[in-house]
Amino acid sequence: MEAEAVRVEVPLHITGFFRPYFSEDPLKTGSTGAGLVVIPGLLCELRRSNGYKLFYNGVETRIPPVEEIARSFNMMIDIRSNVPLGAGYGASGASALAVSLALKGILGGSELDAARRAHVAEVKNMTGLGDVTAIFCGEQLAIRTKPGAPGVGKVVAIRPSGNIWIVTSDLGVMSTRKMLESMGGKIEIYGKDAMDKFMENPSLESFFCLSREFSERIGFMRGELVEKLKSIEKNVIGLTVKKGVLLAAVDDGDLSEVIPNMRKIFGSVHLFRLGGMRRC
Ligand SMILES: Nc1ncnc2c1ncn2[C@@H]1O[C@H](COP(=O)(O)OP(=O)(O)O)[C@@H](O)[C@H]1O
Ligand SMILES: CC(C)(COP(=O)(O)O)[C@@H](O)C(=O)O
Repeated sequence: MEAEAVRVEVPLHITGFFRPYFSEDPLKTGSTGAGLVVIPGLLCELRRSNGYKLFYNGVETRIPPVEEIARSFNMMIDIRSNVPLGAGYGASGASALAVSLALKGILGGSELDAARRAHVAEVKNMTGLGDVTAIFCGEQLAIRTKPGAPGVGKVVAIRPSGNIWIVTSDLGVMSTRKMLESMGGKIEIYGKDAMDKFMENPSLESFFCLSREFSERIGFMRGELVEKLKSIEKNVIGLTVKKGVLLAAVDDGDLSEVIPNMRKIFGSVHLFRLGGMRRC
């Protein structure tokens, strides 16, 4: 590795609905479903050090899939992002992908090999199923039509028209493992239903409509939260909740109404554009 720092930036991915697929082969394990690939994502900087150390937004942190890839190297890894870990932005998958790509010079192989390494680390640690493939192979509204690692799974992308912003608020944190263990049965049934309906008429509008139905059915969105969302609903193209992320698609003309409203009700607001890497 060069003496200089290596920097890699990757988008984030927020799933709207998904259906898990498990196999003994981690490359075949993954999910189908649809999600938004958004920028700015996270920025990872790697530099030589006298041991393995990882900082997430300046705080020394453990991210198991990143450790899996990088712990045997004497590296200082500095990851910066506007979003928290564990909320549902696919930050673990994005971190693993960024670190794996940044280590490509040492580990060898192609970008696709690096992306597969990140997918396998995610699956082994149960921190994600489809995030790495959606980020690396997809863009914008990314539809995972076949589960699996980059190059094994398939991703189709839609580029919605219009001047659209993705606006999010952080509602809390839930680990992916806990979500899959406690809600796995419902996710399986309602994820399949959402995907089947979505493929009949895929669009940004139907993505939000079906994601919201999925979210209500599996229990991300309920009671008091549904009440709080009423004052935002009229100014958005669609909204849903994934784990601890409230996400809404907002037309440019409605942004000045929605941002202060979401900030007032939920405290935090992040602004994104649809983007992506589209590498396979
Ligand atoms: N403060 C933190 N909050 C949540 N997760 C954290 C934190 N610090 C480290 N982590 C690790 O980050 C990873 C988050 O992965 P995951 O639960 O899949 O969430 P996401 O990919 O949505 O950010 C987990 O491996 C978790 O152990
Ligand atoms: C939903 C999830 C299984 C986890 O996503 P996150 O909570 O962001 O780690 C994702 O990887 C997917 O397959 O869609």
